[in-house]
Amino acid sequence: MPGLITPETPHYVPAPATNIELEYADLPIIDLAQMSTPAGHLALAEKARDAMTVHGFFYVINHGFNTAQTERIFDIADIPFSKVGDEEKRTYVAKMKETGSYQGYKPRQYWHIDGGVRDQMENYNINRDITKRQHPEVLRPFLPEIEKFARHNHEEVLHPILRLLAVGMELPEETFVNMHGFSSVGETYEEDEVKSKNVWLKGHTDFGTITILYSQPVAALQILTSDGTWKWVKHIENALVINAGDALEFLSGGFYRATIHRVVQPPEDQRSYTRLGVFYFCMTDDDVKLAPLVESPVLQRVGVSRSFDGVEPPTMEAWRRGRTAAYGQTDLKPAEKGVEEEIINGVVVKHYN
Ligand SMILES: O=C(O)CCC(=O)C(=O)O
Ligand SMILES: [Fe+2]
Repeated sequence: MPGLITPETPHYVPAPATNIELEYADLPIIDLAQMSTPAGHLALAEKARDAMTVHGFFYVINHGFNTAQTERIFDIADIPFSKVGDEEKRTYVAKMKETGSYQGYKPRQYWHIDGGVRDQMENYNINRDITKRQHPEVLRPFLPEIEKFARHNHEEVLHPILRLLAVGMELPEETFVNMHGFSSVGETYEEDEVKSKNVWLKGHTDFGTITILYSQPVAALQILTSDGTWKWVKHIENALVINAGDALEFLSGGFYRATIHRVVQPPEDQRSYTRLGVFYFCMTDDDVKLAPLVESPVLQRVGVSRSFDGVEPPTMEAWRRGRTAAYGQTDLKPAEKGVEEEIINGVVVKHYN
């Protein structure tokens, strides 16, 4: 009942679905409601394991937020862009390059995409500890809801997924959960993002463990499939799009894939709309060393395929700071055709055009 919701905020109306036929990736759906029985739990763990080893992406449904709650989150997510003036925005700009930390606004054109072209995305990032920074005045009445939202993502979405993925490696169920404390020192954050015009994000991996993306209707996200082709990610109403990042790939010795994805221009009929995104980017606690969990019987059977040969594995803190500060700033070196490289903590990070 919208009348009972305080504080009130205008309703964000998302773009209509596209009518253009696109080639979509065939991603599995993990129904968290099935976790309530032991048999369901085991079946889901197998499904999540296969999804993360084959695609690096899956959907989650029955995540505990109904459509109205999710719509409310998008309404709140729009506030930092539509209700805050340019001058106030400038006082909350994130200092990624200087600090390697990502809190506050990332203005449009902060990142260099390619050949002198800069990005057209505006982001607002909030640490899961909402008290770490001041927020624009109009957002302050919503902070209790934002904090609840962070906790919901952490405990009702991230932790169940991490339990499934630990079981998938035959590790104790709490192995990954224990590395992702809500109150630990670290930088899991919620991001609201608006994109417009046509310069988006080139192929990349996310650098944390798990990314939770609230599905929205403007088609633009594509993943690089194992056959080398780009496929679109289809919007599913009130579903979450989940993907693995570098840190999970490192911890799992390459068993779970940090799949390369990019954001391209939407189909013709959606190009005049802005695209509002809501994300929860998850990382381990800062002090976790991103070395393969070689005690996993699965890893002992299949072998470690991704490790830091000859280089000391970085901590989550070192990895996130290195990648946050470098993103869109450094001069990339052309490697193979269509791929550029940079070195972070002694590890090659590839960017795909
Ligand atoms: O906007 C999207 O759909 C994905 C964005 C993304 O990949 C990112 O922010 O890391
Ligand atoms: Fe991403």
